Amino acid sequence: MALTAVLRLPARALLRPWALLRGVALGRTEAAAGIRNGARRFGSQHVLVEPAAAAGVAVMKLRNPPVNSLSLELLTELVISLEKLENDKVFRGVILTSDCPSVFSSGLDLRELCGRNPARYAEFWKAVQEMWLRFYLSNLVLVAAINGACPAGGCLLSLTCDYRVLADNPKYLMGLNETLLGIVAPFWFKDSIMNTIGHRATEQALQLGSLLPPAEALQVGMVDQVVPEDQLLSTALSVMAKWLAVPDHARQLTKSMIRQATADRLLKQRDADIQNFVSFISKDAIQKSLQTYLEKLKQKKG
Ligand SMILES: CCCCCCCCCC/C=C\CC(=O)SCCNC(=O)CCNC(=O)[C@H](O)C(C)(C)COP(=O)(O)OP(=O)(O)OC[C@H]1O[C@@H](n2cnc3c(N)ncnc32)[C@H](O)[C@@H]1OP(=O)(O)O
Repeated sequence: MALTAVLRLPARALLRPWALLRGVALGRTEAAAGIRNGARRFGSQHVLVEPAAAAGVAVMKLRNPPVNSLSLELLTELVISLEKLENDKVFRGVILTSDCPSVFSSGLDLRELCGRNPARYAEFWKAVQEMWLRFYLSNLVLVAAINGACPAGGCLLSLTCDYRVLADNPKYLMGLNETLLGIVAPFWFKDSIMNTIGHRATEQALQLGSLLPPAEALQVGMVDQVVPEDQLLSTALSVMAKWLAVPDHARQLTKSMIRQATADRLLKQRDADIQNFVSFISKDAIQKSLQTYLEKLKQKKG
């Protein structure tokens, strides 16, 4: 960033050196535009973060076109962005949403699950674990504004949030559909959904790999609210206001009391979980099954 541009920055940006780094990552024009509007706006290649109209609230947008598949890069950038917000005492809540039309996130990037070597699989799985742990245990209030399809890993990401609002569109299917790909959702995916929708509903949803339309997702408790698409953000902001009316320390300790035991199950066996993943995903039968699924997805258009 040129010295003249630095000098034009407001004092509060200079007090936060990472705000300058964000500007570099965004490119000068976009960063400068954010500051000119009086709003600090930052991001990385795949995650855009901007302050919401409400004080203390940031909107975090996934932008890994075309379908926000969770690649190693996106997972890493999500964790870094959340950490930055947690370290910036200005922010108390985050609205998580998508910058890609019609898709919140298509789940784990299937290209990360196919044809890679064991070391890369291990690195990728560590990043999936890290994303889940950091978002699940975040001190901030996380509200998911789900503005598109939300299968598998995308659903998992939304389940880390404290509250989920889904836009009412029959194409916006949501759920953990791993079994339909011939793979098995690990225990912490299962714990996340079971803590949200309960034991019996999980038995069905997880074994059947159900992808639910909005009304059914609401009925089973996978989301807390379904609203018309044009009211998604305003609803998320209203929900956020209610959650932020509670003193942070009391809410944070309560959240941790409810969630820590679930996170600890993974924390106690992270390495074993990585080894399980690597040996499972490396099996010929699993690779074949994933390749076939990916090919079908690609042929869908033709
Ligand atoms: C014993 C226990 C041991 C434990 C072992 C653990 C095992 C592993 C557990 C793994 C856990 C989670 C797995 C996942 O998250 S896998 C991902 C599952 N995701 C899906 O099934 C969704 C697939 N995608 C779709 O259904 C659709 O794309 C969509 C999201 C509904 C969007 O539809 P669309 O019509 O708008 O777009 P479409 O034309 O389908 O796609 C555009 C291009 O994007 C490609 N693509 C789609 N999804 C993915 C993806 N997840 N990863 C990579 N690429 C994806 C698609 O192929 C198109 O590509 P192209 O343009 O044709 O080249």
